[in-house]
Amino acid sequence: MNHLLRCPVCGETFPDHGELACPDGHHGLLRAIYPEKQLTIRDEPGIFRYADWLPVQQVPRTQSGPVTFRSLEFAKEVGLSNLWIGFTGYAPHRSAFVPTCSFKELEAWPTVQRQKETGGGTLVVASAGNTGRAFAEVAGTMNQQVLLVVPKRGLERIWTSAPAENVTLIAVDGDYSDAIAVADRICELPGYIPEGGAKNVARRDGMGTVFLDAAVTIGSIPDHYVQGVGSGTGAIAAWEAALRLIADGRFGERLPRLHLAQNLPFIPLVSAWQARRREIIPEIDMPHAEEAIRAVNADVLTNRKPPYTVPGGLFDALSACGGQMYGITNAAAESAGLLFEKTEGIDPDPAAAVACAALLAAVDRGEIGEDACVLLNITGGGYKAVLEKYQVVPVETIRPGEVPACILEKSHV
Ligand SMILES: Cc1ncc(COP(=O)(O)O)c(C=O)c1O
Repeated sequence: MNHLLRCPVCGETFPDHGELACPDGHHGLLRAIYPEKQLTIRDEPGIFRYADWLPVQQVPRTQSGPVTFRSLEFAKEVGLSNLWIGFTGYAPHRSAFVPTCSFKELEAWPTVQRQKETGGGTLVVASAGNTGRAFAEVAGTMNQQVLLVVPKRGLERIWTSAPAENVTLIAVDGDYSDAIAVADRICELPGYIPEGGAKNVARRDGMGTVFLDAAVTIGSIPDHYVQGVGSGTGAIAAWEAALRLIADGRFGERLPRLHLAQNLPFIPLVSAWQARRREIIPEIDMPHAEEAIRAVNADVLTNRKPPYTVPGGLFDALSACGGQMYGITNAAAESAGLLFEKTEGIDPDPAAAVACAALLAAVDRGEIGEDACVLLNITGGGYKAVLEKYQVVPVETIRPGEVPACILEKSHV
């Protein structure tokens, strides 16, 4: 590997052997340090155009990647003159060919490649649905063993565009946090490797390509960045990408202001940030969590243990740019999502619809001025178009009789 990893706490740098944490035990998100300070765009059809700033050596070929386009019709409805859409999903009219329809596929490509380059084993992924689908697709294409742990509510989202032989799917009772707990226990077994979530530099830098693609297309770092967040990893990734672009020297000197949204009534990040508190206090920030999670439409935005407090995490990202957070009702998200679909011809994921509503709220409250340069991250969408193109294949859940005894002991299948 040409890049290094740096611990945000002790500042030590070291070669990347697939670490998810500082070898000296410090608690913080490692960051990849790339030798190329200026970004050179490679001649690749998808995400690996940005391989200079991805923690991989080899570059698998894929069409999957982010696209950026200027919005005219939706922008007019919102009242903005310089609105750009960063889109990850399936929309041939925008040259967007991500078959699993969300930016989670941008995490999966470099994560699977880095895993192959640094050790192998079975990658264990806990998911509310979209991440699992992305990893199933990429693992199938790249011949990587993956074990997915998904709450029963998310099962119908686990499909691939072609049969995936090397994917094992376990369904658990409860929500995303319960899936994480089961996955953590399975990772205590030899040969099962945690993909690491926000701690994995490949996941963050993969998602950061949305921001890179936008800055390259626009020609500068946008003034504002808008996204629906669950863990906040995508937003941390945008912040880190902006820091690299500032160091590059050709895209401007100012961080974008982050405008991040969650789906009411489950809004722990909104609640903690509005109090400018570094800690999430469950009784204050997510009372009646289970009930609240059941009530949201965008359940991929429900994460009870987001990387918010950790050094290099979301609190630091919001603090660095004077960020803003929004709580969005199901009704507001639905109507903003329909407006986006009507004007841009792409059906957004419910999480992206939350971002559309947050943009409307930010403009309404005067947080974003009408001539500002704005990047709206449509983190998923194009499900209708993908179903016209592919006969998608549901991934079968493993039957209890087929679950290896060692896993059974560790899980609640
Ligand atoms: C479509 C979509 N948008 C947004 C998010 C939130 O991303 P993050 O957990 O990085 O905040 C997710 C998470 O799964 C997602 O699937």
